Amino acid sequence: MSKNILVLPGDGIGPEIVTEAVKVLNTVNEKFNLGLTLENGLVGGAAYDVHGTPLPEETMSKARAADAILLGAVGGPKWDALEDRELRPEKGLLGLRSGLELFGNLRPAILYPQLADASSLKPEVVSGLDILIVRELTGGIYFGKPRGIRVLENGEREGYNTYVYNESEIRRIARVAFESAMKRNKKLCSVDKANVLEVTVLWREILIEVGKEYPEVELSHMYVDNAAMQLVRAPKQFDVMVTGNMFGDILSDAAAMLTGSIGMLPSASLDKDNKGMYEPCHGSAPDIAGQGIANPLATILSAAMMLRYSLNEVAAADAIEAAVSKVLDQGLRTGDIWSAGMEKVSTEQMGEAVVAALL
Ligand SMILES: NC(=O)c1ccc[n+]([C@@H]2O[C@H](COP(=O)([O-])OP(=O)(O)OC[C@H]3O[C@@H](n4cnc5c(N)ncnc54)[C@H](O)[C@@H]3O)[C@@H](O)[C@H]2O)c1
Ligand SMILES: CC(C)[C@H](C(=O)O)[C@@H](O)C(=O)O
Ligand SMILES: [Mg+2]
Repeated sequence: MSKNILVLPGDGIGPEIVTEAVKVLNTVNEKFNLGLTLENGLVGGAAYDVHGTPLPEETMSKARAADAILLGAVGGPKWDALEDRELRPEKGLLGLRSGLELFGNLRPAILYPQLADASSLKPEVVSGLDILIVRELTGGIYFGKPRGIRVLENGEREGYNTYVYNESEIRRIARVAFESAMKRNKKLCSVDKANVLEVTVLWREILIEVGKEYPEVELSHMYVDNAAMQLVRAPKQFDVMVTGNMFGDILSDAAAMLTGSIGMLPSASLDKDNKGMYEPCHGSAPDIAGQGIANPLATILSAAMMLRYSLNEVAAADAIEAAVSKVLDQGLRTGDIWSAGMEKVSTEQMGEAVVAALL
């Protein structure tokens, strides 16, 4: 049966890295006879430029109909000055996440042993690192209402957002985290700010409650400030971490550097039935866009996650991950993961090397 993939390259380096991931997908499609059909769509600034909105209805309906979505990145200085905040590229991405109820965001931070030199930390602190950050993606302060910028009686402006989670939102992401922990090392650290924020007092209570259904999983709790510090001090103490939308955004970028580069961190954003959108954790990198030097591996590894989680094509996913490891063995490095003695390659050369490693 044919499976339909919606490809949304987006902005900045998005089209460059997605081009390489699509080559990889086409290669496994043929090699493993997967029956994938790829279709392109517009999101973010690219969609705004054509349709005047970052999330056209056409994209939303294609996304609803697709079996899975592969996205590059959105945003960039060209659209940062848009006065109507609802029209900014990032709103297109947030609209996809909330419209499709992709509440479960998996961000695995894995250090490939070949990249030990590229990590920000000493080899003995990071070698063998394999953490999964489970981030709640459709709630919290990103979506809480009321929000906005208002003018006070004294004429001063005030910006405000609302950090809110209800029990069912916490319970469903807690289940994703416990289920992930069950498949791994049965160790889960929930990150909150329960010493200050009531919303996370409730978060902690619900985590403990759901934890009773998973007695084999060792549940711990950590305040987010300490978690940020512990991630860069001794990251291997963690296995699965679960946290809310904003803390997860920040902690996953920090975890990315432990793996050598944000260009190495893939992600899956899943709904309750494991239908999902797959994208690198990084952004559109305007500072290097158009130069052909971005690292496409996070996007290629996101495509592998797509095959694993939404399409149930485990052999093809394994093959992509093995091919990535092989090109790193060959000493090929984009600039962000380059170290002395390695061969510096372009985005396209990296993508083609992964394709060659698959053949
Ligand atoms: N999922 C997304 O679409 C997403 C994620 C984060 C940021 N953004 C948007 O992207 C724009 C730029 O944001 P930013 O600069 O804060 O974050 P960014 O992740 O785009 O870039 C941060 C730094 O990492 C580097 N980098 C990122 N990806 C890389 C890759 N694949 N290879 C090599 N280097 C890479 C960039 O060159 C830059 O120096 C903003 O408009 C932001 O809103 C989008
Ligand atoms: C672009 C932005 C809305 C997004 C987020 O904050 O979730 C990004 O930083 C990410 O990590 O996917
Ligand atoms: Mg982010």
